[in-house]
Amino acid sequence: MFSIIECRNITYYYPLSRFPALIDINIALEAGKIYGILGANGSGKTTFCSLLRGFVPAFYQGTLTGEVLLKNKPLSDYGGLLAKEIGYVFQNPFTQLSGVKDTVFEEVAYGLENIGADADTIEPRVIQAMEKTNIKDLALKNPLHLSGGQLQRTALASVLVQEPDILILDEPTSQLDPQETRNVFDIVKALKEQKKTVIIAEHKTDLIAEYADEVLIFEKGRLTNRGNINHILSSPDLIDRGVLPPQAALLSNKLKQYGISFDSIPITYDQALNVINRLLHTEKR
Ligand SMILES: Nc1ncnc2c1ncn2[C@@H]1O[C@H](COP(=O)(O)OP(=O)(O)OP(=O)(O)O)[C@@H](O)[C@H]1O
Repeated sequence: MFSIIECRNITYYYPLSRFPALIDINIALEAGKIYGILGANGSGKTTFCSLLRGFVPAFYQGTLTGEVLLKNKPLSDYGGLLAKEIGYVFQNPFTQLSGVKDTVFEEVAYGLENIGADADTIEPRVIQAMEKTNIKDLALKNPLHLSGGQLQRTALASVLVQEPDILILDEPTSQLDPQETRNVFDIVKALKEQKKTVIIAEHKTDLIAEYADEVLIFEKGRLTNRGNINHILSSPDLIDRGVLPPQAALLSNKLKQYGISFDSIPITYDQALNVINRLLHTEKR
């Protein structure tokens, strides 16, 4: 196992806060996996994402103990080069706008210019990122005139274009319709095929169940659970911990109460179909 990013003994207080937003976080994330970050509002998902990207404490200030290592080196050693290694899509896509570009095309190209990409490669890379995120028809629009969903897709394109090894996406689909939401998750899946590491904070547990390799559950600043996604997402107590269980698990746990037994509780639509098929076949025999 190759740990690409690791948190050691992290506790963090925002400035003037009496309560820590992150408490005693120890975790090593492996390269090439998709991690789903789940938890109730205010549980620490965004703070954890900001920590991994170095915004905590560099931008937010506050008091941090412990350390974050990226490829075995402290995050602070990377300085401005961190943007090349880790792409970050903010929960509020407006935050992502440079504020200095007049068109969506220029906005997507901006990050590439900043990391000193070869001028000949900029245009094809921007076009490719815009195609993936379905924003090609917005190329000449002013970024300030976009809808929330268009802005969110532009923010994602500006990060994808830089092709970082790690992508952190903080609720990247909060303003997207179902089809665009699915498209974002398909992009995430394709990134995994390219051996990228994706860390995605989301409330849409059904999609996390389908696409993630592992989940991390946050509760009041603590990382209370990580690991096998089927095991964690099928747990009946998930809802008490601020996470809506996947529909398949909700239904199956209910059926269990009526005496229907399962070898394992399904967490995705396909797993549920398989279970129902098996149950029907057993019934017929
Ligand atoms: N800039 C800030 N200054 C002070 N406290 C903050 C700041 N940002 C977040 N917090 C506090 O830190 C805790 C964790 O917040 P965080 O935004 O990480 O939660 P979250 O799990 O991402 O929530 P949500 O699902 O609502 O996005 C909360 O108690 C919140 O009030």
